[in-house]
Order: sequence, then structure tokens, then C-alpha cells
Amino acid sequence: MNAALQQMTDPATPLLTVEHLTMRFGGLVAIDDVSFAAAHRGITGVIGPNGAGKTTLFNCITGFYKPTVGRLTLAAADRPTMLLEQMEGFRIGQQARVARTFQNIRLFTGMSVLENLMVAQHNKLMRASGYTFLGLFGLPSFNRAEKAARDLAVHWLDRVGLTHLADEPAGSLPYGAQRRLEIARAMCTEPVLLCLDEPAAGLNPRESAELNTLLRSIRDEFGIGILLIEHDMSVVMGICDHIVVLDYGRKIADGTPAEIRADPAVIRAYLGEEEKE
Ligand SMILES: Nc1ncnc2c1ncn2[C@@H]1O[C@H](COP(=O)(O)OP(=O)(O)OP(=O)(O)O)[C@@H](O)[C@H]1O
Repeated sequence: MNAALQQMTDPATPLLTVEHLTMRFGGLVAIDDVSFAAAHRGITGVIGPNGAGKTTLFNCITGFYKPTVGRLTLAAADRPTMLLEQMEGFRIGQQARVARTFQNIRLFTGMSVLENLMVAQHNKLMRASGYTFLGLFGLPSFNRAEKAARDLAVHWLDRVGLTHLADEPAGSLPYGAQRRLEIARAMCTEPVLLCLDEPAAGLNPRESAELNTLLRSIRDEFGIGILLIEHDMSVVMGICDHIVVLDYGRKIADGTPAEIRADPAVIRAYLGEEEKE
């Protein structure tokens, strides 16, 4: 991690603080007064049975939904604290630098693997062009930015083991490779918070183990926070530093993997309660 950034990161201040978050759809309360914190340089897992509200939580954090109630504070090291619930969705990506992947992979399937990583850096390149047509061709700042963007894309292709497929259409990649490409694309936006919605879905055990290694290395090298929705418990228990459990929109537990494993409310939510005679 960049030394200046490391110095500015106060581990005592959470990267993301969720306070009293509530999201209603008409009469349905999908998220009900949920509060928790996600650390800098930490992997926070969000788990819970189907329909518990995990994706809705992500949609609130990443600006797809405006929360009905609640505060979402992002305290990244190198910028003023931001209140995500007050920001427009596209600014949460651009300014707050919160990146996400989706439960259903959303790549540009007709573009090459490398192009997917270049497109992710479009905003940075447009800034360097001065938002002018001529700037795209003439400005030295644009040429430098374009080279940096390509270098970053090449770096991430290598990190996720896709260099040999750089020119292939993204849609032709095997499923596990598409999942890795999505993570690489999110990392090309240089996020401070990376939100991953079921990154291990559809992966075989070997690919899941590789995913664990990749995510740990991202946390350790870049010092960013990772928020992870996942049903695969080998991934959740294997890499999360901290786990938040939702059930019917409410937080029922919050702790280390060992604490969560032993929590009676979590066991009840997953296994159900025995019928009383
Ligand atoms: N846009 C919406 N309009 C109405 N109801 C919604 C909307 N989005 C989600 N819901 C409802 O909110 C509840 C929580 O859904 P959500 O998708 O967040 O759960 P989840 O924990 O991510 O589930 P899964 O593990 O199955 O993906 C569900 O009852 C769902 O039907």
C-alpha cells in the first residue's frame, strides 16, 4: 500500500459506518434499522438466508436505492468524510470510490477482456482529455493517462490470471474467469470500498480457493475495505474478518467468524427452529 495512504488511514475509524439503515418498498421493510461498521483494510461479510435484505443493503450503499431512513458514512483516508445516502448514485462510484460487482455478472460481453478494463477507467481518461475532442488526441496529459490506464489494466489482467485472454470477447470466457474479470474491472476504478455480491456463486472449489487468495491479497496490499455478500460458507468463514448477519431485514448478529458460527440466533435463522409439540 502507498505509504502516505497508510499513514493517513486511521484504523480506529471505520471506513464505512451504517447507522439505522431502513429501506421500505411500499409496505415491505427490506432493511429494518440496521447498523454496523466495516473496517479499513478488512473483509466484512454480509450473510443471511434468501430474501434477508443483503442485496438491498448493497443497493443502498452503492446508490442504486435511496434509503428510506439512515446514515451511510464513508471515511476514506485521503478525502473528506462523505455521506453516501446524500450523494447521487454515479458520484458514489466516481467521488466516493465505492465499486461493486453484481450477483448476475454484468460485463460488456461483446468487448474484449482488456477493453472491459479500459472502459472502467473512462472517467479518469475523460478528465485527462479536458472533456474536449482535441484533448483526446493532442494533450500530453491524456497520453500519459491513457498509458497509465493501460498499465493498470494489464496489471489487473495479470493479477487475475487473464493475460492470455486479453483480446477475447469477455462473453466467451468461462464463468469463473468472468467473475475474476468483474473484480479486476472494479479494481481498475481504484476503489476505497469494494462491494462484491456473491463473487463465489457458480465457482468450483478450486476457483473458490483462488478467489479467497485474491481477495486477501487485495485487502493486504491495497488497504481497502471489502464488503462481501456470500452464500458459500467456505469463502465467508475463510476470509472474512468480521461478519454481519441479516434475517428478514434485521441484523441478528455481528462478530468474528468464530462468534457467528456459535451464535444461536444465526443457527436458528439458517436451520430453522424445531416445531414445538
Ligand atoms: N425493488 C424492490 N421492490 C420491492 N421489493 C423488493 C425490491 N428489492 C428487493 N425487494 C424485496 O426485499 C426483500 C429483500 O430482498 P434482497 O434481494 O435484498 O434479499 P437478499 O438477502 O439479497 O436475497 P438473496 O440471497 O436471495 O439474493 C425481499 O423480500 C425482496 O422481494
